[in-house]
Amino acid sequence: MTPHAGSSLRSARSEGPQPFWLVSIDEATRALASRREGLTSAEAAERLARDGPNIIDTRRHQSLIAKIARRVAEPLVAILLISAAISGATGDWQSFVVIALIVALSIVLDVSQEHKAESAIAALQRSIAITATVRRNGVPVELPVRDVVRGDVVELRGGDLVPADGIVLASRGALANEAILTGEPYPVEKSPEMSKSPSIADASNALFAGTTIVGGEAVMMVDRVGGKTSFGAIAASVQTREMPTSFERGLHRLGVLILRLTAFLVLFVLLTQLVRHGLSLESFMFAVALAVGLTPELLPMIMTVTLARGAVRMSERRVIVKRLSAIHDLGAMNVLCTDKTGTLTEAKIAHVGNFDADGRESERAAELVRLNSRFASGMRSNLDDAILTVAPTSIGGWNRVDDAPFDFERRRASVLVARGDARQMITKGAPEALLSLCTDVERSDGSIVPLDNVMRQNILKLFEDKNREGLRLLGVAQRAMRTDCSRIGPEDEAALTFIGCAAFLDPPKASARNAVARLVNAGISVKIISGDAAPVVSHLVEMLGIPAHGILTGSEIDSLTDRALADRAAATDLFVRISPEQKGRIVRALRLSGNTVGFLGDGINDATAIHAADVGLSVEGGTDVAREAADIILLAPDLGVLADGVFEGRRTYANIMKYVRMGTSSNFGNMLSMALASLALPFLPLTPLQILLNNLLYDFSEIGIPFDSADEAALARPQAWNINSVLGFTLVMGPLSSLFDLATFALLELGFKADIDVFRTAWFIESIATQVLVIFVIRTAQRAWTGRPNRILVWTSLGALAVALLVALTPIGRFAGFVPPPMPILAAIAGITVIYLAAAEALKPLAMR
Ligand SMILES: Nc1ncnc2c1ncn2[C@@H]1O[C@H](COP(=O)(O)OP(=O)(O)OP(=O)(O)O)[C@@H](O)[C@H]1O
Ligand SMILES: [Mg+2]
Repeated sequence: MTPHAGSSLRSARSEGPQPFWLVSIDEATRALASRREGLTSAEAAERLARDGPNIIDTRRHQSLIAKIARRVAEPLVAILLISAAISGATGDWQSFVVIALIVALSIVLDVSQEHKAESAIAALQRSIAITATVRRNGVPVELPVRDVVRGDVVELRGGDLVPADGIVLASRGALANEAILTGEPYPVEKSPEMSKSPSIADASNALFAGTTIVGGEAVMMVDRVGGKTSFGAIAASVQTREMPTSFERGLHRLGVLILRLTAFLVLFVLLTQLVRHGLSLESFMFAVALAVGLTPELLPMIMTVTLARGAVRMSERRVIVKRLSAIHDLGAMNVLCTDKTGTLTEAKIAHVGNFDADGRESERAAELVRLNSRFASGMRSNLDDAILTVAPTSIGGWNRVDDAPFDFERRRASVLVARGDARQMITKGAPEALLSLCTDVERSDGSIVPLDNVMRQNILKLFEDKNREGLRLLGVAQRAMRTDCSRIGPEDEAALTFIGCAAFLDPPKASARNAVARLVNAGISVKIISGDAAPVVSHLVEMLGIPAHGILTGSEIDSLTDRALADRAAATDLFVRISPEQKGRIVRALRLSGNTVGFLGDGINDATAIHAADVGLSVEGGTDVAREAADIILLAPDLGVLADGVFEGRRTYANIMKYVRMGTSSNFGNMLSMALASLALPFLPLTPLQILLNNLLYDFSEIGIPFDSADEAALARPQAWNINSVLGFTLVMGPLSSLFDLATFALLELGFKADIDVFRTAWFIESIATQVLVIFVIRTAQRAWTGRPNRILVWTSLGALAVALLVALTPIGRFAGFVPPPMPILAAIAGITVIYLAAAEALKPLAMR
């Protein structure tokens, strides 16, 4: 369950549980039998056992037995078993037992594979579970969110996800985004002051599970967990389904298509039987067995297994998939947007100096920057961390009075500080924008002069020169405030006196150049979307030797319509001074022009874009918000890791296409043949039991597909789902396999005049041999003999064939009515199979076009 699925929940929103926030902190603490220092481990363990884990489980977890039961109860299987039992009761019990056994084997094969896949996925997801900082035994510890219990005291800061519902014990400018519950897109401030309103929207002293802290810090005491939270109540009342991706929709459509065809053909078979022989239990069972064998009910399992296998392989390359179908999207991605810090740079930011308006080294600028960082509540960025590690903060007798926290639209933060009677506001932020708020300048000699146009130009030039050296800058300015001033807001950021800048270095990441080249070679265009200034980004790109064309700034983007932006964005590789909303807009614009877009980012400011992308990507060390919004998490912030993941994604997709091709061509061909045969023959071409056996062996032969390698060509370009190519393939290969089936019929009936049992045995062998062996033809678009199939695939395929031959040609097969055909027939079948494979190989280029 992901909180952002909540946008679809809003409409179904009920008033939710009783408001728990209409109490004082003392009352709540008493009621929850807790304290400010939090619970002890023993208390927490007891509560965890009592209330259960803090999870909102909307997906029903099915036990193994339930899964098996569900499959046995599937209408087709049930009908088949019942009719077999009836026929058993009137004749031989043997065939009922064998049918039941084969059905059981198929189900075990299906369920065990799916179960294994699901546990592998669950293990992966646990490895990237989001944690919360909880006070236990008086000290803050990191715990998985599921272990949070009532009465726990949780510490939260900007970027964190609120793990449960609770009341605010303390706040330093905490801002929460509660859009998921209230629909209100702007963050709301949280404080411990008791609220009087029972409405969630006005509960300023409460924090809610699934919402995010976008700035500031808060301490909360948990009052509700899991399904009892407001979010849980909503989630439980609505079936939450994420929007299916184009890939899932495509597969679903294909499934429906096959299902319709099957239904049509099975009815056709039934009808012809009815007309020709009157309806017998056996021909009814034949039709049902045919339906069981041909329905794509295995498709979902196969997808899960193949995708899970891909996910496990990707995890070995340090890419963790949260949403399985994102594997396909990753393989189909042709545009990657990334932020700068951490992916293209080392994110080892160093505060390397400070200068004033004249470009001279300035201790005064350093001091003000430090004061601002020290006292600013709200989000602390890595720039702040760099500032505060250089020198232990000497606060010089200044005290914090108030502040206007940082946000990504303003790109600055202000603090109001006091010393004695003096009050001043210190503002630091993106320098060009800051300068435009300034009316005066403090020179090196301490004099303050009005900021005229010439000086403004000179200072802007100074910024640009420093930026070009690769320095990131934060400007700092100051304003004297009235003695009685006790609150400030963004509106006070005007008529400032410019003091200077702090300069930072964030070394470029050496591996980035190579990684970008690999992505570009793989057909992915890489775009950099940064909140930073143009020269910094250009300089970095030059340093790394990344080819990049075009540059757009946030303010330019604001004046473009969505359509115009889509056009411009396609030709632009660098986006600078971009706000979080604009990041999302760029991603949507790129998608609008038909691209499959990935976005990689780690900050609060990236979450919107991560969510808007086809493939949301974040990194292990990113903020909760970014990781929660992402579909895929990189365990290392490195584009090289991503490139590895892309290739695995494409390989997985290529293997899924092998199933789809196998299923649609040979299965489809088979159906057609069966239908035609039952029209032409005076007897059933296969017994129901033989059909099921055929189906089981065929399923088994496919187990090896997820392990197979993919063509170089399939890895080299983005691979997107395309139903037309699937249909085209089916229309060529399906009739081809039918043609050979019919040739077999004709040969057996007219040429050899085989009796019923020999006919069936021979056809069983032909059917299995052609169906199974054709994988070696269609697994690659190249000539079949150029690449080497994976060993496991060879084993499962040849193994299935060997078992089929064993059953058909030895006395073992008597239970299923097999009678070994004479040598000439076997030779003829071998010949037909070889010619079929050769024909498939010859027609493959046409079918795969
Ligand atoms: N703590 C801060 N105080 C004041 N201003 C800040 C602070 N942190 C960032 N800024 C300003 O906001 C701008 C945007 O922030 P930031 O660089 O984190 O955005 P971003 O889009 O994540 O960039 P990147 O591509 O480098 O990851 C910065 O360039 C800087 O000017
Ligand atoms: Mg960033």
